[in-house]
Amino acid sequence: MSKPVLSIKNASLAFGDRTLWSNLNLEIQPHEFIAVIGSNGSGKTTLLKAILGQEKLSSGSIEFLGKPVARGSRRIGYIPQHRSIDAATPMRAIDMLRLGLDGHRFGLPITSRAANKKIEHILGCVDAFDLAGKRAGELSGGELQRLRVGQAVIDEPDLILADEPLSALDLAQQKVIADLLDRERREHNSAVIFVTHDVNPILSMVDRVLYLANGKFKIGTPDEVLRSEVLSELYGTAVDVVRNQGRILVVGTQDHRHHDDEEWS
Ligand SMILES: Nc1ncnc2c1ncn2[C@@H]1O[C@H](COP(=O)(O)OP(=O)(O)OP(=O)(O)O)[C@@H](O)[C@H]1O
Repeated sequence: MSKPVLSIKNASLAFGDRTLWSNLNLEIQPHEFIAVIGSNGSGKTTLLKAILGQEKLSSGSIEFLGKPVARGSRRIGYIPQHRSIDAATPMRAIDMLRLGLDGHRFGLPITSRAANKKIEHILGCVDAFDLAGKRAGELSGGELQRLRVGQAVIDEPDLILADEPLSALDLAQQKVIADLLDRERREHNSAVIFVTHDVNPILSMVDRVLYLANGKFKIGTPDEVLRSEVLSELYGTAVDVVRNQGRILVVGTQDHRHHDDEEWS
């Protein structure tokens, strides 16, 4: 087995007397695709922030590429939870991608031919040639999200953290974003940690699920974790996991968003 990209050991995080998760142990290998699922407020975003070195653990440790995590690692690509952009911002789509290359540096932006080549390549990957000169505030939610993914992956990170990157997107755009991240990890061997409320759009890509609820968690393959008995135990109440035509529906919690056009026949 290769060296883990991320190594979380006995990690606990509490705010005041509220423990989000405790004794979390998780080693993530290059190329692994991990889905993080769980109730609102169960600590999914906080876990990503701890990995980014922005939130301090109450106990335990997190190592990225064998070193304790620290803020500002350029080897981690981060797609934060969806936020709208100020319509008046002068930043153009192409500037967003450039930021992914030199956002960690002070001083002059990179203008080398190599950087321009990378930007050109990523514009193609995220199907954004036509958007390059547009102001970020003019972009649709799906267009903006494609560029955010481009910004996060342009420097070929070893780890991609994606915080609900599919929220507010229609099914076609969800597939575009999920496929982009999957291609990125295949081409560059990046590991992916993908926070989501609905595992279905990424089910074919997911190697393991980390399911958080009620201060507890379960880790395993989707088949091991997404089961009625496992989730009922985690939630402490009856939860049904129903499978239909390769899709998974969790019934009995308020955690899973489904769209009307996803109704099962
Ligand atoms: N810095 C902080 N200080 C105190 N409480 C915090 C802090 N950051 C987050 N929390 C609380 O920790 C809990 C977990 O927040 P987090 O954003 O990680 O949840 P989440 O699982 O990502 O939720 P959602 O699915 O709603 O996005 C929430 O109750 C939140 O209010």
